[in-house]
Amino acid sequence: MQKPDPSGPSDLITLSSSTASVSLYLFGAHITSYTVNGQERLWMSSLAVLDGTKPIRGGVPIAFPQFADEGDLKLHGFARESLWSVGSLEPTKAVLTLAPNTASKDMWDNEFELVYTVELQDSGSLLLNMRVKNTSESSAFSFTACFHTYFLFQETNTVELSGGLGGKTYIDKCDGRKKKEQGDGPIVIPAEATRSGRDAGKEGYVDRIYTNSGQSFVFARSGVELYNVTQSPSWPDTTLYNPWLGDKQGPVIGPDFDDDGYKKMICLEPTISKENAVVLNRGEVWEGSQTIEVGDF
Ligand SMILES: O=P(O)(O)OC[C@H]1O[C@H](O)[C@H](O)[C@@H](O)[C@@H]1O
Repeated sequence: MQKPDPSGPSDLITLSSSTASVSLYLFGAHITSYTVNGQERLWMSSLAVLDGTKPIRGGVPIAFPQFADEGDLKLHGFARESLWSVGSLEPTKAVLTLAPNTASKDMWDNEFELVYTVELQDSGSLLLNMRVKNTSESSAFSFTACFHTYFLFQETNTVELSGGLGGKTYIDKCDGRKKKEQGDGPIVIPAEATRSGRDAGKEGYVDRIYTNSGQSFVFARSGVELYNVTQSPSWPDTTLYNPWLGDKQGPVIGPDFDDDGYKKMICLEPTISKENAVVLNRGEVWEGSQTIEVGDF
């Protein structure tokens, strides 16, 4: 492990196989890079703060025990701002763990154990898996969560997303959480952007929770596959997010988002929204994964 930023509080783990590599901070168990054949595949803001004073912008943030603002806790909960521990480390696989700490207890007083496994598979694809256990002697808890994966593209404009969101109902967070129906055709981000609600008067913004979504998704350009993404059925929902020009530098998104970042990223997030919050009784376990297989860039 190396310390990339001397002022930072956390170490960086690097995994590598013959074709792929991953960089992962203990701060937030946050993946900041995934390359295949030397090509980066995750978007990172050049303005991301890596010193542990705020969540890292880009890569794969983990939201737990609250997805977004869907509860009383801080946006996306505490997991992305906690220092995780190394459970085990192999050249192509890291297992990180998180148990209650002072900050988490202040926010959410429950007994839990998180185990996050990041693994480069033989094919070069990336497997992310989180396991949540209720370690309490007596009480149940409920949680919401997501892997907030920022996929990198040459140009968001030309990308078509098809698969598990087609024909599904979504909550449009840019339009007063109205429930809307997605058509069956591929989704092109700028064409879908909502020009009302929180970004009224600005260029488009996409922030949608597809409840009870499918599990397989393909990002393509002119019929050529760029990413093949799957999520386990234990994630009931999927979030689609691109702030476009909508207040990306305002109070909602913050100053750590590159000016042109929206042109290069789309978040496709396996999600447990509050509509489908998971309840774990004493000793029970929930487990969810996302797998990313890359094609052309
Ligand atoms: O700016 P962040 O705290 O990283 O959150 C970024 C975004 O995460 C999710 O995609 C939510 O649906 C959005 O409403 C939120 O704005």
